[in-house]
Amino acid sequence: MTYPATLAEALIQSDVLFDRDQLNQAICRIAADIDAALEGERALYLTVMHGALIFAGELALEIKTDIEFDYVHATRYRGATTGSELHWLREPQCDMKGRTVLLVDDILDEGHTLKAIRENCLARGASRVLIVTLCTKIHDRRTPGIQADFNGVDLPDRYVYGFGMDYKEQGRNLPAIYAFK
Ligand SMILES: O=P(O)(O)OC[C@H]1O[C@H](OP(=O)(O)OP(=O)(O)O)[C@H](O)[C@@H]1O
Ligand code: HPA
Repeated sequence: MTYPATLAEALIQSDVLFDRDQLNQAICRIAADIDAALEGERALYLTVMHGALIFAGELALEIKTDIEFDYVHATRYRGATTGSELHWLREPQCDMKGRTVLLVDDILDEGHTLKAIRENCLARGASRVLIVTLCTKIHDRRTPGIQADFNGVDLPDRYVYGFGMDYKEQGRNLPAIYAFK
């Protein structure tokens, strides 16, 4: 398909898949599940910038267990609608040896991003890496061996944006998930 240049045109060609209330309900459910899984352990909460910014902030406010914050910046879409190789812009700074890492991202799509970051965390000595995503796209292009431990909502195989996710670096602060029709 031909994607338009502007967010205004994109919105005309899109519909809302999940609104803010639906996403907040999913976030509260994930937070309760994470609290149960941590059993009081203080985990490292590793946010993948930029897409996870909004989800990670909302989720952190719902998690009752104390967590330590760090972030990575790795990108392979760079404002495009298809991914290429992963570019690391910021590596984690915290010592993660022997610790549980909550690896928090907005979307699990083909899975290359989270697979690479999980491997990086394990190479740094993390004892376990729990993958936490707001949404997972359902298709058969997923790289083998990667799935979310905690996921908010499943998505059809359409380009999505909003709630942190970008359309050509636009629309990240829309309070819902939109998809092209
Ligand atoms: O499962 P994958 O196919 O690897 O795609 C998922 C990744 O793509 C997006 O990041 P992007 O590279 O667009 O960077 P951004 O977070 O700055 O938008 C998203 O935030 C995930 O990190
Ligand atoms: O559908 C998507 N939208 C926004 N960012 C993404 N990163 C991977 N897939 C997507």
